[in-house]
Amino acid sequence: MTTVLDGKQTANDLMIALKQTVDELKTKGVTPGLAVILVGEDPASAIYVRNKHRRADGLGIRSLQISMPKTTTETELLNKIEELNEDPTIDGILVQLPLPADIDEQKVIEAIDPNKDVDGFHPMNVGKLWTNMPQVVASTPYGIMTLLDHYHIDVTGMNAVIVGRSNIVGRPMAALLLNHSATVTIAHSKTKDLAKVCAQADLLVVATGRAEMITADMVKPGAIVIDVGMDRNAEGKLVGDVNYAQVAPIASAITPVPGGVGPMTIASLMLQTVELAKRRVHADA
Ligand SMILES: Nc1nc(=O)c2c([nH]1)NC[C@@H]1CN(c3ccc(C(=O)N[C@@H](CCC(=O)O)C(=O)O)cc3)C=[N+]21
Repeated sequence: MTTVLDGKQTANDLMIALKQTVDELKTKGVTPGLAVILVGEDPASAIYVRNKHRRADGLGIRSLQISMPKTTTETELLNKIEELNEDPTIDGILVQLPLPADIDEQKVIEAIDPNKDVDGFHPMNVGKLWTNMPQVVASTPYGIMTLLDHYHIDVTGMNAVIVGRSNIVGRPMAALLLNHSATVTIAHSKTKDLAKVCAQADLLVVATGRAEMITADMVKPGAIVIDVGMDRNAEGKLVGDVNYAQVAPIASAITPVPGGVGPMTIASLMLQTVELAKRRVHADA
């Protein structure tokens, strides 16, 4: 029998507990504050940002949505970040990616105070993760680890294969799995004989953005399969990077799309915003 790793339900469970933490913080005079900056009007980004605000509202986290026009200059964006860096009521700052092409993403990421970098994209937080002293960790990989933990899946000694080497998913996922004592391979678009590499995996994490590219022949029977994809197939339906119909029957556990990794990403963002806000209590004590 295949276990469906239900990210939606798991996220809901985690948020019930987190609501209590937020309530307690409030009695100590701290309301966690999250600022989400959206530049331009990418429709997919707008949906994600709306989901984040809905979650924050449900928890009693103060969420500031800052929508800037697509004509925003790099300097204007950097000034906004500086303002939020200095705002003591803001614990977490997230700049929704991708940014318009004429804005230097790396420069923007590095402008965020690393102590407010709730995405964990700042080089300081990346370095801390890779030295196994994590502070804030990219939400998607963090959410995946939390989901595995929720289902009592211990990755120690597992052969983990990640397909995709992005800064926001593949690389931080590799670091987290390594920190948890998995044997880690990062495969990508230039990997030779990808099917063979994937078929070695006890744990397969796929983040390529290529609809349904992982087929049954690429998966070892009994493997755990994590699908980070949010793609549209030929019929315009939301699908993952994994061909679910083919792969689910042979996997021991698999995440659905939607309802798998996506809700866990948002839950992680909320968890880490609250963690950052806790430091304000200690600072004031
Ligand atoms: N600075 C930054 N931080 C991010 O964390 C970030 C980002 N930029 N850019 C884009 C990606 C993507 N992302 C998702 C979040 C939630 C869902 C999500 O909630 N998905 C739901 C449903 C979505 C739907 O129905 O369309 C699900 O999978 O069940 C998906 C994707 C965060 N990202």
